[in-house]
Amino acid sequence: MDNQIISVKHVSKRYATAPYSGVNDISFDIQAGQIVAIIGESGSGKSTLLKSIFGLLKLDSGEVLFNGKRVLGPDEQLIPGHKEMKMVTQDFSLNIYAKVYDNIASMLSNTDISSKNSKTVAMMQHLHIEHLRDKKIIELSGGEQQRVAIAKALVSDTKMLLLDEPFSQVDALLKNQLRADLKRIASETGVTIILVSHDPADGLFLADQLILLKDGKLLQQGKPSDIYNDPAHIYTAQILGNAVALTPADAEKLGIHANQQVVFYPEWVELKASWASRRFEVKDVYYKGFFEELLLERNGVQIRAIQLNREAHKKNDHVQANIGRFLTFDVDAI
Ligand SMILES: Nc1ncnc2c1ncn2[C@@H]1O[C@H](COP(=O)(O)OP(=O)(O)OP(=O)(O)O)[C@@H](O)[C@H]1O
Repeated sequence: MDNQIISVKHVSKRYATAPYSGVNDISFDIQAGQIVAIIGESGSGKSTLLKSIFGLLKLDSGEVLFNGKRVLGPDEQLIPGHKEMKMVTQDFSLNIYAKVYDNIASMLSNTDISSKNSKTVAMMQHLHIEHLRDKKIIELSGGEQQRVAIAKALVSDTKMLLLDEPFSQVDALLKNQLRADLKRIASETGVTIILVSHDPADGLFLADQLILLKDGKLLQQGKPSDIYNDPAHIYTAQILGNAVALTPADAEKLGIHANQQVVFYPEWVELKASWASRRFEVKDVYYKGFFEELLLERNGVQIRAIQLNREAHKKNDHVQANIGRFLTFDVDAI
């Protein structure tokens, strides 16, 4: 494609200490200006992949191209990492005794002081940290430090930002704000962002492209809505949407005749009063804020459903549930 900024080609990296660790034969492309989220459980290889893209690891095989040129490994250059990319790791790499303003401004040259000042101030405004300008890093919360680290990475007209667990230090409210800020900054500045997260919601909310890793392998990639609605694996549906998976025998007990595994998201289950033949007992109710998740059981088979109208059905009630839509997978599919 024309606007391709990164091309990951058959990248494999195994760690000597653990023969099955690292990443295995990963390939994908990233278009300039995209936000890409690398999602997966702990140990699935997310950080390894991010470090490989940045040039911090000596690859076993494969290569990463940045604007068509191979990214050099740590053994091929004096300072590991790529000059045109910025990586924000979980330790932020800030000067903790210096002020917020000085940390960010330190990335810019002194040849034009007034431009240095205006760029630093603009970036602090982008990240909502102007009010912290004269505070030392050591005086900031983890979430505030995270914003400073992102501002510092972006201020020198960075084209490519790599973020390792950017929301790990922030509470739910700030997390939503920071996600929205990153989305806005990407669209305003055209910066390409690759972020690594163990929380699929980050990818679903933010990303133009999701890369889902499992055990070091790329399981599925694509637009979040495409992957969510048409998961290629049961695991994908489970990790993205907490899907219910039933064996053919269990599905049969609920009146679904399929010789395959039956998979559905809790929100695909319709709760209504009219289907007399679909009686389930409410075994438990999980409070989720603006909605509830119901654990339902019928003929010894448990499923989950979403209840927006809170407390409409309570524990031990009997409800009519219809699995309005479901996907089927081969019996041995993962
Ligand atoms: N330097 C290393 N030496 C040996 N094994 C490593 C090293 N770094 C990572 N690993 C192993 O490689 C696998 C992938 O690790 P990686 O850090 O890439 O996963 P991750 O998905 O980022 O995990 P987390 O979400 O917990 O950070 C894990 O099994 C890990 O233990």
